Amino acid sequence: MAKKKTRTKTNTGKKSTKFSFKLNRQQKVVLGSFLMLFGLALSVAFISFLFNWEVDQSTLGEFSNREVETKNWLSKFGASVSDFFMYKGFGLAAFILSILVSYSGFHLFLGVKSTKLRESWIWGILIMLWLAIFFGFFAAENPLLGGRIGYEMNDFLQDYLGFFGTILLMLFLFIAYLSLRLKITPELIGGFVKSKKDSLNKEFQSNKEEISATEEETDWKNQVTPKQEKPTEKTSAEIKLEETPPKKETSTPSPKPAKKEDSGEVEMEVETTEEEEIEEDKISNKIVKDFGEFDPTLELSNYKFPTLDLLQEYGGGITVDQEELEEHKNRIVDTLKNYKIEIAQIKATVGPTVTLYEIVPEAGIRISKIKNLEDDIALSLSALGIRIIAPIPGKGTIGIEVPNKNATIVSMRSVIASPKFQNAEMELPMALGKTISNETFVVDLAKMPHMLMAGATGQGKSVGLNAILTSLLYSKHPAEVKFVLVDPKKVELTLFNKIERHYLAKLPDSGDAIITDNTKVINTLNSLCIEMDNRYELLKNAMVRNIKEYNVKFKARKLNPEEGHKFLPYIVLVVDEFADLIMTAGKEVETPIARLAQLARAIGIHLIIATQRPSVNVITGIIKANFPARIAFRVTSKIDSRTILDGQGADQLIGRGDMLFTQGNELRRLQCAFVDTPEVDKITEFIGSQKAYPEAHQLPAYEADDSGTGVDIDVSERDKLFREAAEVIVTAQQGSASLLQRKLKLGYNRAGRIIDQLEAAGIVGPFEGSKARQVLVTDLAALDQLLNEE
Ligand SMILES: Nc1ncnc2c1ncn2[C@@H]1O[C@H](COP(=O)(O)OP(=O)(O)OP(=O)(O)O)[C@@H](O)[C@H]1O
Repeated sequence: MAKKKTRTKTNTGKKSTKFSFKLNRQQKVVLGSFLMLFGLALSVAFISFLFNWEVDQSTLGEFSNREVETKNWLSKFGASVSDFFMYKGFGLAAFILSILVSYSGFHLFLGVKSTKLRESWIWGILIMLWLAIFFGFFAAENPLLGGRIGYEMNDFLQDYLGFFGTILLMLFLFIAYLSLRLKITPELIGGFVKSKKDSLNKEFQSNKEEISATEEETDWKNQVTPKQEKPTEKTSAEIKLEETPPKKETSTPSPKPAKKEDSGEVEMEVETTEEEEIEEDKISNKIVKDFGEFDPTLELSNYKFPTLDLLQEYGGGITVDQEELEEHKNRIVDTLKNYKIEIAQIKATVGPTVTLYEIVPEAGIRISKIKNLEDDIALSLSALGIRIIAPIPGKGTIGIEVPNKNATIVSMRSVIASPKFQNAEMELPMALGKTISNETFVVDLAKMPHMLMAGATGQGKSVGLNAILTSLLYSKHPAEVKFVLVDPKKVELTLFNKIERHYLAKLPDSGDAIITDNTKVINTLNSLCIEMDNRYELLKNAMVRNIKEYNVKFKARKLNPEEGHKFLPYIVLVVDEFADLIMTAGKEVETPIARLAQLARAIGIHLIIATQRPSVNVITGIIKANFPARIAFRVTSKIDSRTILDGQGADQLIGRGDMLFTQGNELRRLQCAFVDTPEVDKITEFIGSQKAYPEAHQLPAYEADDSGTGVDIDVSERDKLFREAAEVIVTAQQGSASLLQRKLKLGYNRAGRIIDQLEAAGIVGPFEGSKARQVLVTDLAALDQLLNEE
């Protein structure tokens, strides 16, 4: 038997691999349909053979004689094949063969992979043999049941195992089949029986209830309509009631409790949430499929970015003056030798404005010793702007930066054209200039997230700001970034007026977009704070953490514009002279600036603040703490350098765009890219002449509380610092706005407003020209009384 098993196994195996790998699809369809129909024909022949086998028995030898008729539905072919497979073969079990043939045909026809097919054949043939042997026991009653093979094999087994032994063997094979093939175990049977029992009990119980309910109902009906003779209807009602409830019962409890008892798990809620997410995605995917991703640049789709030829090329690249290098090297080595510092190695890197000499001192030399020689080296080289970096971070060397005799201008054109800028994958790329090793230096403003810039007059701040703005104009579409420009000097940024309707943002109904007036600055800053709050609300509703994620989600049409969602451009606030602002408006400017600096990074508002005077009363602690990125052009004192950079260095720069940049870590010396006013003019002209938005980007309206100077000011409209101000005035007995400005660190406007309110409250007298107002309350106790009586 074992031999037979393996033989059949390999045969079928070969068959299936042949079919599945060597036939093309069409051939498979043909062969598949043939096998399906052939299997069907076998079944028909076998069924017919069951009834006619005795009659057709005599005709079998006369296959070639056409005169002889057979009763089989498939005539001679059917009779012969059936005789072969059933009578001489496996008896009733031959049906399995026909089923296997049809099944294989079905597989081929549909092109289904045939891994399971081979298994089916193996198990099918085993069952066939088992059945044939089993029916072999009844060969005496009907030889067709087990066929000749079945009978012979049964006989064979009985010769060796006896009748009882054969039955035991058959039983064993049956159990093995149940366990291996159908995976039926005693536990499974036990569980099934138990659940069946339970469900039957429940069914029985509910049927009982239903029946009693129907009996009651029908009794009641009979009472209400006693005349209706409804014996048949009553039974039909009963039948209905009996039939439907069990259905309900079986549909809910019967299959599930069986499972519950096995596993005890319920997993309904998880599925529902998943479905919802998919639905949402589907909708947005569908919109994206129909209309494509949202394109914020669509409104100005023909917008052309400024071209490179608008920028000027300044001279060639860096020229290396060998003589100068040699001379500097010798002087450095000699100076150090004078102080008994031996050098093991020296290397020069020529940058646009300075050359970096990297020296490796002999072993045992203290670094601080070289650092202390800064002035001596400067003296021996007779050059300004020498900076010693000891050691150079990340390298085991000491750097001495010596200015070149002939500085090279780093043109904006060269940095914009550089692959570093062109390929920068940044949100707000800024090409600041070139490093000492002549590499273009590009940073992302969005990552900074705010920048402070300081430098004495004429050292290159305005050029630096222009370089930053130019970088953004060359890399960002008008839909992606908006500038809020504050220019108290009134001249530096006016050129950008031309691009008002492309790139600038302003308050509604506020004339010029470039802000030169200090009161307007306060309103704009407060408006930006409102914008910030609005944006945070949008981000919260969209369940994202920052503007980048928000815009990605919006572009993928996952946010509904009807719910207030819109594409959010970055907003860059540039203040050209911060010192001036702080001096005139004080806290009124500092507070919103600090608030924006603290919170605005996630929602895409970035600040760039420049100042001539980096003193501590301009760059206060709170401002400094929130501006991690700093640019220092040359400043006049070490103190200023320390204020802006938290260290020395800015006072040793050589000016004209020579700068130090830090982002909270190491200092980098850069040569700022130079962009001249005519170039900026050309760029803004180029952009300004193109189709623009109907108006500048509108910031939210801010209601400033400059409610006039009328004497009848409402108590509820008083300034928050009103009481404090009154106390200051009464204590000093001097009714002047400048006193309030100084004591309470207020801007002029606010102090003036408070004075008006004090006048309205009867604390100070009316305006008296250049003289301070008269104070009408003599002391704090009187003030208290006055204010409490109100
Ligand atoms: N990167 C640079 N490369 C070459 N020259 C520069 C560079 N930056 C500035 N300069 C020179 O320095 C001059 C003054 O620069 P800029 O107007 O930017 O100074 P500033 O710091 O803005 O001065 P102020 O504060 O008075 O406005 C420029 O006209 C230019 O000649």
